[in-house]
Amino acid sequence: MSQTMIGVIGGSGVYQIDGLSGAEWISVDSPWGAPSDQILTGKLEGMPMAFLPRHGRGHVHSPTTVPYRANIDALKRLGVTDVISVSACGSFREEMAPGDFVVVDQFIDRTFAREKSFFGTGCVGHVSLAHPTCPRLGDACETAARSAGVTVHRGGTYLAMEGPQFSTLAESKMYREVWGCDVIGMTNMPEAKLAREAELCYASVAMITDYDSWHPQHGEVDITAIIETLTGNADKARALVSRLPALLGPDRAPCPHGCDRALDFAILTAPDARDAGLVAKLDAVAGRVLGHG
Ligand SMILES: CSC[C@H]1O[C@H](OP(=O)(O)O)[C@H](O)[C@@H]1O
Ligand SMILES: Nc1ncnc2[nH]cnc12
Repeated sequence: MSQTMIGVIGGSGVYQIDGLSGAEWISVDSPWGAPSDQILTGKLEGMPMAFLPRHGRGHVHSPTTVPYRANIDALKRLGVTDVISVSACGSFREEMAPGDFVVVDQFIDRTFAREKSFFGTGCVGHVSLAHPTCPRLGDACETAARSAGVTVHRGGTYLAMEGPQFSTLAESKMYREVWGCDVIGMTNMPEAKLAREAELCYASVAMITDYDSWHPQHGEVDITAIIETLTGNADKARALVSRLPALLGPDRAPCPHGCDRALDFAILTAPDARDAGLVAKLDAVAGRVLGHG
């Protein structure tokens, strides 16, 4: 049995969380570069928690330049066991309205200009991503959102686009009508892939800000309207997070879905063929299976 430590990655509009006892912004060194910002650490309802603003305070990083590997590595290095990602998203469904939350469970990755894996030449690893989010953590997010009075939808496919421009009308219609996606954003990939490689349970809460461009009554995406909705969403996100410690509990049994054992059979490179430099960089992410002390 390990101790639960929640890591929250805050998206657009969510640059801090309140109510942590012993709150302190700390710098975490990662062999994968500098994380997006310092990480806010402290305790919430007695449970250790780490909060990282994905774009940095002041919204410095674009979706393309967010240092996804450093962020996940830094959270793992701090002892985080469960990652909750909260993200501003457009909606492809009439019933998923601005202000609602969606506990996403699938992704289609259309990003193309990002580093997507901790593994590579000299240490090749392949994890399963059929179920990229953790249902146990999704349950907690759904329950927390409901008890915070938020309209929440369980399950949905998130289209991850490169950005930073929003989609064309043709793309928006294709994602909705042909690909059957439910929400769209620019950041959950490769974040979810990297969390799986790092054996972290990962849940994604999409905070709906707009109807992208497909909706005949809502016209095209408007950043001013998005920002207005974001402000209300951020308060709801903080209300959700504050309920998670009681729902997850301090003692953490192994994940029933195997997120925390994703690397058991993933690494193919023979021990004597491994690149020592890469293996050293993997100390936090894959130390459990690579034999780091
Ligand atoms: C604020 S509009 C576009 C911006 O918002 C989303 O960010 P995040 O996923 O970090 O909440 C979206 O992915 C874009 O980066
Ligand atoms: N319509 C949209 N497309 C991509 N990312 C978004 N984030 C918020 N709304 C979005």
